[in-house]
Amino acid sequence: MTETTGTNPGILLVLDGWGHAEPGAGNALAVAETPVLDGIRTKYPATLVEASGEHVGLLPGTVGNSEIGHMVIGAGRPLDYDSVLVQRQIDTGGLRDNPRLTEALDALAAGGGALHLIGLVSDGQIHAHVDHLHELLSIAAARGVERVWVHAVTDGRDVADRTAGHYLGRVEEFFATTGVGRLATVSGRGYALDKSGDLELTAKVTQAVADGDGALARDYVQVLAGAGDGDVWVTPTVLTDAAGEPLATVRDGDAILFANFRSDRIQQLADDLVKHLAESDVRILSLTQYATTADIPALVGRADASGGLADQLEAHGLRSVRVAEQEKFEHVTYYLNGRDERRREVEEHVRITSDEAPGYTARPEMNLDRVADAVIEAAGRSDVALVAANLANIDVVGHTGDHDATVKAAEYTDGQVDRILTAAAATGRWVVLVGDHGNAERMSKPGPDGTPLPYGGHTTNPVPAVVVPAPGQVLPDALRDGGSLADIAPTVLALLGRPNGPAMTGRSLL
Ligand SMILES: O=C(O)[C@@H](CO)OP(=O)(O)O
Ligand SMILES: [Mn+2]
Ligand SMILES: [Mn+2]
Repeated sequence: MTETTGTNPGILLVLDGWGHAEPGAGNALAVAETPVLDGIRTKYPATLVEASGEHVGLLPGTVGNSEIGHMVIGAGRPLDYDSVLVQRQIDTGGLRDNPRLTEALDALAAGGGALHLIGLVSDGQIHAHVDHLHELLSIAAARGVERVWVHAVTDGRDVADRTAGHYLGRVEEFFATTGVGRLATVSGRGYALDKSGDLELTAKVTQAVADGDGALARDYVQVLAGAGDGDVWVTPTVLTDAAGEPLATVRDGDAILFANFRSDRIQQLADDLVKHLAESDVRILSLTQYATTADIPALVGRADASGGLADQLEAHGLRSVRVAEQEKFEHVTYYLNGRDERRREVEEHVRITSDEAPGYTARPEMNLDRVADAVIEAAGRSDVALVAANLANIDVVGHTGDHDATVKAAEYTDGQVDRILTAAAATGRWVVLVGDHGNAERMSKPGPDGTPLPYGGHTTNPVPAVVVPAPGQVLPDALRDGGSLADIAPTVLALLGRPNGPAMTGRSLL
């Protein structure tokens, strides 16, 4: 039996991509009619908290993202994110001397094997950074590896769409300056970074990379000329030599290195490639630690994220129910729990899936009604101290770069939040609402030549944080200013009448 104590139980709603900016061009959240979300920000204790850059453990000026956002919300402190740890290893020379890397490269140099680098090619800094590829190329060159193939994944989501040519051009420059490397395949992230479990998409990339099997093109310019659906959906394409034969396939004695630092989207491909190459003699490494089924050795370790909200709830025997759609399910479970795979006894996880094709612009409602249903059901249980849910629409639809669809997503979210707030009041629960990073409050951005382009990526804007009190619950009039996502777990624990975890440096906003 879990207890809910004399203090009120509650609900934590992470509104994905709910950033704050003044009304203006491209601010879909300001345009959307959201009386509930607007109303609670004036009626109840509210503030803005930082969700990007050094405030959460990213490099200064870096946009927030769901992984670090949910990790910091859970951990109650900023955490050095994997991108920062990689950069530190580059800056200190640690990566260059990394024994796993040098050993793999020396074996390639001695045996004539090729290195295959697979990664997202952009500087969006959510999943990868093209400069990390540069460093890996230069290390490979320095260790005498002669054949390095880059299997590029085009972005168009963390950076403006149709900028893949710019980034692939940069990669070609890296080949020239390091003296090593050549593009072998080009695939859109819609295929290579699928995380819906659609293995048919993944298989197209696996076959192109491993077997040189797929659409063919002479060079990336030809690939992009045919990319009618934008950078995300570039058909996995194999580049060919003068005779029209694939430039590269993965052979015995080769090595593969995944260069994305963020794991959640690349791991489906990583697992698929490991399986595909199970009978081959190919060494496989990743830049950071992935949560793959296969055990893939990593070059750079992770920050310790233990001692967060989940550990505190467990220590106090407080039951929580986590709810999210497929897209964000790991974020309210695995990442909120500090990347701890352990399923705690006091936790229940509800994953909302759907057979319908995503079609985010056509169906900006997604399956949020079912998320709300599950939240409301859990809220009605007296053994549940905390319901924690991710409402994904504002971010996921925002990523399409479609302003009008994003307005609809925000308006639909408003209605579902209203349902949840009504249920919270009926069940004596307070509700904390917070964004995990900005997105929909900025839907356009100047392109490389300065003209505004639709932008579906994240932002460095602060995010709203609001506490809607339980009926009769007395709270301060305002929330403390100057906070960050690191203060959310302490706030939740304070509302539950529990102390901070010893590892938390965040402070309650109350
Ligand atoms: O969809 C994703 O993978 C990223 C953007 O690349 O968004 P989020 O961090 O919100 O999951
Ligand atoms: Mn997010
Ligand atoms: Mn996002």
